[in-house]
Amino acid sequence: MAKLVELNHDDYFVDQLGEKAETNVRCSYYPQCPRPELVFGLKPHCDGTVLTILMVDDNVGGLQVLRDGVWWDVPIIPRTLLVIIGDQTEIMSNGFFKSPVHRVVTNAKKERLSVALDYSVDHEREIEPSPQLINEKRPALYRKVKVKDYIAGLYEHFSQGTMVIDTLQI
Ligand SMILES: O=C(O)CCC(=O)C(=O)O
Ligand SMILES: [Fe+2]
Repeated sequence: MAKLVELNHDDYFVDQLGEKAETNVRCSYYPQCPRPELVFGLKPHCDGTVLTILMVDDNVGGLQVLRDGVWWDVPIIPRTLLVIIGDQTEIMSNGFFKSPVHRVVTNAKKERLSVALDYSVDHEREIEPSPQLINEKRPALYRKVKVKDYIAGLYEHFSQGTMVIDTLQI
């Protein structure tokens, strides 16, 4: 990833993780829902992580991603892991990598399972756009933030349906 944005340090993002980087697993069970038009499995959000690695159900779709105001179904590709870029990578890459807004819709006939493995920078560290990705043409898009504060904001914003990354925009 560092190579893609032409950072001269290949391990830049890995090195930002710090000694106490966190890994969390989230197993989600979405029961069948008689009124899918009324109930989300998981409401729209961005992952507040560096990366999320997602193992989605091979038989039931439901994950959707927002692009240009349109919700797109993420196709099921059996035995495939999906990588979702998280907010922490969007911030550190100064917006070169985007953390997509996504959601899960429910299914009237079938239940669904997913397992998400997410990686976060050490909560005691601060993150900010890499100085190498800031210049006159592209100034810093996000303010520096302590990861612990960012994560705390995530839950608050999720409950209100807003995006915490928007509060850091310069
Ligand atoms: O269940 C899914 O496919 C997505 C789960 C998800 O977005 C999450 O756990 O953050
Ligand atoms: Fe997510």
